[in-house]
Amino acid sequence: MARDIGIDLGTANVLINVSGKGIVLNEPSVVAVDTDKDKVVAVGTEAYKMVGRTPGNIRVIRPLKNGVIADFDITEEMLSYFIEKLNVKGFMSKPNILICAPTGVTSIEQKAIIQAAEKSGGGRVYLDFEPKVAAVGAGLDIFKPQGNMVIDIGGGTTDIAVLSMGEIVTSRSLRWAGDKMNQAIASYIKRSKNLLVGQHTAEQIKIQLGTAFEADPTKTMTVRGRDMVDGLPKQVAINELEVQKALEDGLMSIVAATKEVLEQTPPELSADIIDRGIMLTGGGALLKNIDKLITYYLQVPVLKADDPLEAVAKGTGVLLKNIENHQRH
Ligand SMILES: Nc1ncnc2c1ncn2[C@@H]1O[C@H](COP(=O)(O)OP(=O)(O)OP(=O)(O)O)[C@@H](O)[C@H]1O
Repeated sequence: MARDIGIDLGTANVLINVSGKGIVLNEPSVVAVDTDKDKVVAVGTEAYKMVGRTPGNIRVIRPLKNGVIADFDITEEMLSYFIEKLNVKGFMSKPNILICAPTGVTSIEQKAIIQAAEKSGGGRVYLDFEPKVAAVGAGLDIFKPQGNMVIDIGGGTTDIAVLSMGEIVTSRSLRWAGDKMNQAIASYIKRSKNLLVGQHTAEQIKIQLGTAFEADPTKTMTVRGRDMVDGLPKQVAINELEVQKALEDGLMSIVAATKEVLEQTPPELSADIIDRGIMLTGGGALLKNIDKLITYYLQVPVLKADDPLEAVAKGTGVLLKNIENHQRH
């Protein structure tokens, strides 16, 4: 049986979906480089474990940042490494590959990504963008003449789009998403508690205690970091309301951008969106009460996808079934 491959090349995570097998790879988009030897020493999960813990000659790089490719050569090496892990060359026939890239990728980068996949043993290589693929993965039938709205909150970008008949009708892309949430939490703790915390710690706080709406100040957790005054390790408590405050400005920018997209949407499609609601995908959809926040300000029903982190990878699986109808890039 011919196997096709769908790749979610995200700024935070890379997921690979093989037809007939499902999601076979899910690793952080991180690469560790030995700067003395100019050599990649670890990719994905292995490299992620090194974040904030490396000696001077090892640099841990996120080659995709803010929804764009920050370091193209390293992105190419990472992509090739993951595809080679699948042993595509051992497949019976060359697989079709559908790569889903962040919205900010330039056309030159698109070509280079496609070439990297072809070099790693792919047959026909196609490229598509979030949030269309995320909408499909969340179970929306975007190919009918009806309005569907999706907000995909990833690591680097929040993509907001209204889709109909398989195409994006109106959209906005914001460079405020999961990474910026972590930064907002770290700077709040620095400002209010004189404590420096790393990005991993900030992400843990977001996942365990993060909320977008209706925070409960009695819910707390202990945070460890380095005291800014005496430089010593210290621990402090933080509560849910404080995390909500840290995230407030950024979350309101998502609400405002969503409102703008709705304002630009043709009225027939707006009517569909009121009936069908807005679908949230991407890891940011897991933030507690983010659906309630958007409903509160925009008065539109909001749904969270079942597995928001897997929506794009699942969507590639659906689109690959009809890949021949896809435009070849
Ligand atoms: N429970 C959670 N609550 C809030 N955020 C979460 C949770 N779990 C994961 N995330 C965040 O989701 C983000 C990753 O989401 P996802 O894998 O969809 O992004 P991506 O597709 O790699 O990025 P992009 O769409 O920008 O290319 C990370 O910032 C991560 O911290």
